[in-house]
Amino acid sequence: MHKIGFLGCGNMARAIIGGILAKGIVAPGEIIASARTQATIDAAHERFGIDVTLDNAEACKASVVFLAVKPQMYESVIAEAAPHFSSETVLVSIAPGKTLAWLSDASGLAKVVRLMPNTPAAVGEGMTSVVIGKGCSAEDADLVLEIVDSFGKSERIPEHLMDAASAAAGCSPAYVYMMIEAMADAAVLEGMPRAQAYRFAAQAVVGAGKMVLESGQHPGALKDAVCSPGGTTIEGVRTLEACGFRSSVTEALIATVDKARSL
Ligand SMILES: NC(=O)C1=CN([C@@H]2O[C@H](COP(=O)(O)OP(=O)(O)OC[C@H]3O[C@@H](n4cnc5c(N)ncnc54)[C@H](OP(=O)(O)O)[C@@H]3O)[C@@H](O)[C@H]2O)C=CC1
Ligand SMILES: O=C(O)[C@@H]1CCC=N1
Repeated sequence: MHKIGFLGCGNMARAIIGGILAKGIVAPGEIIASARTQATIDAAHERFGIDVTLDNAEACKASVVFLAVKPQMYESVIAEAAPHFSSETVLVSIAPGKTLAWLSDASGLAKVVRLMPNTPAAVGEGMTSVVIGKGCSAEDADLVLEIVDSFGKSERIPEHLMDAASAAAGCSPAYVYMMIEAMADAAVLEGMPRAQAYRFAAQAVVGAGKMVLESGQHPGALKDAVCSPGGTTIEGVRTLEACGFRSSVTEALIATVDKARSL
């Protein structure tokens, strides 16, 4: 029997599978993924060496089953899958908006888990929020956490914070990529080759993130330390404030929360 199944094998499932296999906590043959199209499952088999199928029922036989389809598909995919689960199946949702109570009702399963991962899981740098349902045993929880921790960091949070966690870590990589793109555009405008500009911008983001995590300093203090008096950086800070940079970021994240609550 497969240890981990994926219903859906798109961007997020592939990021998780890549992270899990890189850490080697399970062998490729212990993972099975289903999708809608032959092209997707062929590509996943070729890239990861995992078992693949167009039949969701096959992936439902795994011990831990990730629901990796869009939230709008959850209802129909769960209805199709439910007869093929066993009472011991641990069902893992990675979608915004779908509560543990909803998942349990829809699937008929007691063992349900909510995760909100992000695509940096693909390089082992994921940040995943975890809510373990009450029907899960300590062993179920350990197994899910072992899987999750193989592709990055994780924190267990109360369920009411899932939308906040989704905004801060699930969606936010998209906005960071946009910022990296914009930073690189400026460097290109000034004559730097494009590939080099991405390296500079991306490493600056990696370094700044690590400073927040490891220095123990407030982000505002770290910002102040970059701004030499009368220097160049403070001119950029002034410009960003005039453009509503911080408010734009906050509003964008709140928009994701509103959307999650509508799903
Ligand atoms: N992308 C991200 O950064 C994150 C995504 N998520 C969550 O992950 C989930 C998937 O999102 P994402 O990977 O981005 O979406 P994608 O569109 O990339 O992937 C969706 C996958 O679902 C498959 N699929 C569609 N219909 C069915 C079906 N009836 N049965 C089985 N598989 C089906 C598709 O198959 P095919 O390829 O053949 O069409 C595709 O492989 C969502 O719930 C999303 O909220 C969570 C955190 C971050
Ligand atoms: O866009 C989405 O809905 C998913 C959830 C978090 C990131 N991507």
